[in-house]
Amino acid sequence: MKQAMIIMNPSSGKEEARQHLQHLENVLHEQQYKVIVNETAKELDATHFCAAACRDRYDLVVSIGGDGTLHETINGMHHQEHRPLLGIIPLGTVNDFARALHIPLDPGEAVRNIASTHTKSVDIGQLNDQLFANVVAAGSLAETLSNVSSDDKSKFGALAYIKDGMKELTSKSIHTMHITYDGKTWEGQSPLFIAALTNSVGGFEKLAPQAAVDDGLLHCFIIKDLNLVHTLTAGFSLLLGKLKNHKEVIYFTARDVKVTSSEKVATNVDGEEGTSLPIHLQVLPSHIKIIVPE
Ligand SMILES: Nc1ncnc2c1ncn2[C@@H]1O[C@H](COP(=O)(O)OP(=O)(O)OP(=O)(O)O)[C@@H](O)[C@H]1O
Repeated sequence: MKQAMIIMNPSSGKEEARQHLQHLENVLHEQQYKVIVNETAKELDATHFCAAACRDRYDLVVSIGGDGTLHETINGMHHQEHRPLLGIIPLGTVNDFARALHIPLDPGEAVRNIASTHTKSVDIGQLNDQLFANVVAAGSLAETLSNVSSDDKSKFGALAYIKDGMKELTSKSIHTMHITYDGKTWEGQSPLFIAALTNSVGGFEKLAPQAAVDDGLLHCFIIKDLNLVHTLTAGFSLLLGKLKNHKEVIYFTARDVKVTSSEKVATNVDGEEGTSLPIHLQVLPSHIKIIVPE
């Protein structure tokens, strides 16, 4: 019999994971899976559960939670010889990875989608010695992104980031960053560097409309020293999917990127606070297989 592990964060989003559990177990039983359920209680639980599923050669892991839970689950697959098929039930407020893969954002529909026979191998990012599913941001604005409240994300969606970002630019210093990518270099002041694997970042599905989940590339944006007016217009460019054309933005794609600074600069990794610079980013092409809609 096939083995499936459900990794469930009961605190994600509106705390509704448990309501969907029975339905999810039923769908998996119909697919002839033997199911075990692991509930997370704290940071890194999802990583440890998923690492155990890899070691025990599970066929499937289903992550039920927000982007933070998914990020931790994927990290359990790091350095593993066997990586199970991954199912995603998005319950967070942003759910970028699910958006990029067209996985239904309605949890009930996402549970039904677990019976889909379609899968897609997607690129995964490596940051120093951890993995990321979707995006890394660095700079003074990255710190703000980590602090956007769940309430604001629910109320304003992706615009919560612009609201807090504008506040931030009027109040905080901008750091000098040194960015090396595929043999080229850029050095200058920037409030925000973004490296995205998919088109959806912070709920903006048009940040990098050209990014495909399996193109083997990091889609990178260096936002140059912006004043408030530029921030506003960059915000509109972002909503229109044209951020890369904004005159205060440098856009490039790369497979290998290093970002350093002589100052202490924060990062945000898959929506959560990450390690400070320096960071070394690489792409692991088509690294994890995900269940996607038919
Ligand atoms: N039982 C728990 N109670 C509180 N926090 C938990 C629990 N289990 C795991 N966590 C932590 O909660 C973090 C955030 O979870 P997740 O991103 O899934 O939900 P969310 O914050 O509601 O979603 P979003 O980031 O989209 O708003 C995880 O990274 C994990 O470290």
